[in-house]
Order: sequence, then structure tokens, then C-alpha cells
Amino acid sequence: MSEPQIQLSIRNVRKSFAAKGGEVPVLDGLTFDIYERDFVSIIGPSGCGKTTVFNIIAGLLDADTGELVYRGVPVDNLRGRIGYMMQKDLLFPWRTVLQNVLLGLTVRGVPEHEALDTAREYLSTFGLSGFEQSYPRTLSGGMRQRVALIRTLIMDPDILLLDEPFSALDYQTRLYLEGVLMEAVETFNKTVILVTHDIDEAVALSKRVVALSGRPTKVKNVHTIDIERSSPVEARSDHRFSDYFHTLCGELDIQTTKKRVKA
Ligand SMILES: Nc1ncnc2c1ncn2[C@@H]1O[C@H](COP(=O)(O)OP(=O)(O)OP(=O)(O)O)[C@@H](O)[C@H]1O
Repeated sequence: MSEPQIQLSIRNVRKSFAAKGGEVPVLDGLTFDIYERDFVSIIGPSGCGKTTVFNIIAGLLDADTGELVYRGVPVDNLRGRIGYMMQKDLLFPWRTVLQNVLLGLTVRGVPEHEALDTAREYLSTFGLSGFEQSYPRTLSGGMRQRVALIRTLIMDPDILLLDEPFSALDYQTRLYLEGVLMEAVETFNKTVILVTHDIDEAVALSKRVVALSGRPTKVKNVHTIDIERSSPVEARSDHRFSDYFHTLCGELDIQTTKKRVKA
């Protein structure tokens, strides 16, 4: 098999924020690589700067120092190359499902009939045919996240940045949407970077997991997850799943053995 090609390098990125007591260092020289068609999860303690990394990649924030290198070329950010999906679906409530999905293509100047064909095809692929004229408030949380995922994918970004996209959903819907995501990523050949608090989800979906330390944040370790993965539910039955799960709990200092509670 050929060596994986590096798509994006994050090199020595530092970022501090001004706070009442002075500058707070958040990212302390973050360095890791993303390969072509990678699926990488980023895990780390709450507030360690996971969203900040995404915002720097997306061009919503500037790093203080450090470098992003995209396919061998240093860049300021990946604006125009990424699709960013967040925990909150951010659909426009006054627009129908179809109008929400069409928006990006229209802004890009895609001819109307072409945009409509593409939008309908995506809605059908994601099981949302028949809901074109529905408004977001009439859909379940899982359906709204499917619309948000379509809206992200339809722009054909090189890399998907997914910031806890399923964390507000119930477990059953999450499992279902993990499967939808996995299939979509394979069908559309996308590279994914996923921020998640859910170690179970990280192991089930990812080829690699980047574990971050607490603030000021560095990369603690990068783990390759080598499991059979025909679906995220199947992945959970792989005999190595539990080992990876425990290793990553250890990275986050989560106690996995029983401890006596002192009376
Ligand atoms: N624009 C900003 N101005 C000032 N401080 C900020 C700003 N953005 C983030 N921070 C601070 O930087 C730190 C990291 O925030 P960030 O949201 O990136 O962490 P996170 O790991 O994504 O958090 P969580 O796990 O809770 O989602 C936090 O202490 C946050 O308060």
C-alpha cells in the first residue's frame, strides 16, 4: 500500500486570549498532520482549545504564531476549502429545508435548475425526500442535523470540520447519524476532522485520534485506531474497541476502574 499523503499540517500553532488578569495562553505550539481522506477525532479536556483550533483552520481567528501547510503550500487559513458544522444546526428558521440546502449553491452562482437537481439528489440520499417544503422547527433534531450535514457537503469542501455535531442528540439518533456520516464520507471521499467529547464515538468513527492536554494545550498523543469498521455499530463489536476506549480514557485522566468511595 502507498504511503498516506499529508493534506494539512498544523505546525507549532500558538494562540493566547486577552483576559482580565492578562493574556491566557490556550494553544501552546500545536502540531499534527491530517492525511488525504483521513478521519481524525480531536479529544481533550473541556476548554483546552478544540474549537479554537477549528476557528484558526477556518480563518475565523488568526494564530499568534505557527503555520498551516495545505498540500505542501503554507496558507493563512483554509477558507473556501472547508465545510464547518457545529453542534447547533444553524439552519435559517424562516427558510424551508430546500431553501436552506440551496443557499450556498445560489450564493456561489450555480444555475437554478442545476442547484435544484443537486439539492433534491442530496435530500433523497439522506432520506429527506418529501421534506423539501418543511420548516426546520417542524423537524426532529436528527433530521435538522441531516439537513445541516447536506448543507455542508453540497458545497463540496475538501475538509469537513465537525464540532460536536451530534452531542445534543439522543443516543439512538446519534448512532444513526454516525452511520449516515460514515457512509457520506466514503461516498463523497471527504477528509474529516471531528471534535468530540465522546470517546466511544471517536473510536467508532476515526482512523486516528489526536489527544490534547489541558491548557496551555499541546498534543499529548496521536493514536491510530485499527478496527473493522463496516458501520459505527459494528465497530463497537471489534475486540480491540475496548482497549482503544480505555487508552483514550487514560489520555483524558478518566478513571475506568472502581474506586472505593470513602464514607
Ligand atoms: N474569542 C475569545 N476570546 C477570549 N477567550 C476565548 C475566545 N475563544 C475562546 N476563548 C477561551 O479559550 C479557551 C478555549 O476555548 P475553546 O472553546 O476553544 O475550548 P474547547 O476545548 O472547544 O471547549 P469545550 O470542550 O468546552 O467545547 C477557553 O478558556 C475560552 O474561554
